[in-house]
Amino acid sequence: MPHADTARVLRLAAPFAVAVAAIAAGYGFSVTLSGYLVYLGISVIVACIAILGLGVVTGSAGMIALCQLTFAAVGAWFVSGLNVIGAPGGFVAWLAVGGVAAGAAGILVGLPALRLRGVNLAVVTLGLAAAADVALVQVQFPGTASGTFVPRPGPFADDRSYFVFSVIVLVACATTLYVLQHSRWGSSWKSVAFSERGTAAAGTSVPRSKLTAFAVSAALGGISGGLLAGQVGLALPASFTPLQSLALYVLSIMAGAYLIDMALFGALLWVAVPELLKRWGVPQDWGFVVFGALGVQALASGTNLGAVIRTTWWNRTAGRARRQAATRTLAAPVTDVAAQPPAAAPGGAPVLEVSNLSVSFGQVQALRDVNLAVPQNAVVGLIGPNGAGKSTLVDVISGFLPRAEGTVTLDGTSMAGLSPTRRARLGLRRTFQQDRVPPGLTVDAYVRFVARRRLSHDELAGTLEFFGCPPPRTRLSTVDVGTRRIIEVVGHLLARPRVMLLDEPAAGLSHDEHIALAERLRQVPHRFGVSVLLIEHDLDLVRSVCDTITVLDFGEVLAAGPQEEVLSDPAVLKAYMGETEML
Ligand SMILES: Nc1ncnc2c1ncn2[C@@H]1O[C@H](COP(=O)(O)OP(=O)(O)OP(=O)(O)O)[C@@H](O)[C@H]1O
Repeated sequence: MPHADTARVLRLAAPFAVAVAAIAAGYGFSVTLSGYLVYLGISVIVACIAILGLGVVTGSAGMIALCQLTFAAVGAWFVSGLNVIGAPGGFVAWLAVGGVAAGAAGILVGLPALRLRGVNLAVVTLGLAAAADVALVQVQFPGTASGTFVPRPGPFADDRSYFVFSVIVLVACATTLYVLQHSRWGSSWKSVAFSERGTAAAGTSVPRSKLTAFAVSAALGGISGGLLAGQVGLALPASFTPLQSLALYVLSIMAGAYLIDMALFGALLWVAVPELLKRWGVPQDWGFVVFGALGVQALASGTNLGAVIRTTWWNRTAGRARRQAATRTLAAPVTDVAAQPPAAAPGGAPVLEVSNLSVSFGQVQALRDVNLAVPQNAVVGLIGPNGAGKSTLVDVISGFLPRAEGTVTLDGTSMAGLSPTRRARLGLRRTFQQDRVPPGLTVDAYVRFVARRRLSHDELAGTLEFFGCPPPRTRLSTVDVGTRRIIEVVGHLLARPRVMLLDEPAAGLSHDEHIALAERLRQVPHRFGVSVLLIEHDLDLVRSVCDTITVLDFGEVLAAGPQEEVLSDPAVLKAYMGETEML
């Protein structure tokens, strides 16, 4: 087997090997630890599953959710209720039902998150936790009044074997989560946390990304609650208070709970801190103060323990990788990799057509009656002084600014009323002036996420090499912003769109990198069969790439046509370069 294939198989097998090792270690602990420590171990696992869920919604998707133990209560409630009514399937089936029910509750709670952010979302979720707490105290869990205990699953009735059962549940949850984190869902969570616009531009639904994060997070919460019901027999509202939800959130932030091992570390703290306080004769409620202090430290430093450990590790290994790949940079000469059959010469019916576009922001008329066409396989330049309306035009074309007059058509089809996500899926892609590339992903995961189609390793690696980008396994957090923006271009090009709108792709690049980028962009229609609208300030770049140019000034088209004609137009020189340059 070739070396690369062996490495890939090992990478794929590693999580499953870790899962088997974890179950073996769990069994080892169950037979060697004291009975008391085994019982505490079950509590650690219950907390770990809840924190893993928090890691999805807060750590990966970047939303504040302060009601994780409410979802745990939903899981515990279903397990208790199904036990009371004697539902078939036994504990394992009830646990699964509890997880699904909590996941559904998570979607309901996630709906406000589609509109709310930050503090507002925190208030809503904490309010929900408080309301659920009051309701639980009133109605109590099923079986409380009659003293109907939840039976543990048959072969796992005593604490030691229930600990092993809990380890198996944790391993199943963690493995599923690992697979999800490395799927499109996982990429969409990290992308939406970093930039909702960047996510929509990649053709991924922002609402769906947020709701899947809430659903998975809440389902894990529900499973942890169901497991707790099996541990204690009779679940009590005191285990699911808003204050505990808040403390669990703080702990997950502090530990970096989107990382599976750090969720386990957070859970160890969750159980060990109150336990140690009890042993030292200090009231256990002081544990919340300890968690609060750790959370303040994490929020103030803007990082978390897991990230610090990982970054230190990656910096060491990335340093090595950088030295190895020192010859591959954006300024490197263009290599002839992954050559495509040449596309037809520019011309024919326009792929993208903009007619009579007008936009105003209050008194400011950002665009007035703008007309523009991008022919098939052409690179059209769009230039103009600061504030001329270039970004506004890109926003309107890509659907991010819906309140505009006029029409935008792609291959003759009107884009009216279509969201940015829909336009991206139809083949109208754009990049941004600002960095919208989520640093939490690898180059490989990001490019595949943006491309939205199956890519062979050769196609992906070859295109990255063509653009002088780092190799696929590089972490984006170790890549500078200028290079990240070129990787963004690569991702969108590999989606094989009809048109690419490139909003100042050369910003942040050196002179040599500008020249190399120009050479690559010239080849884009030929190699990828994609038409390009290039928005740039750098006239040298535009001159060397674009055959035709449109000039905007004060929101109006000042000139449009072949490059030489437009760039020698006195009105353009006056508006764009300043009068002194005409002299
Ligand atoms: N959200 C907004 N609210 C109010 N005015 C806006 C808004 N966005 C843009 N404008 C105004 O619209 C005009 C066009 O701005 P736009 O950002 O499109 O120009 P630009 O050509 O892209 O500039 P730059 O080259 O600096 O990016 C400017 O006068 C700007 O102040």
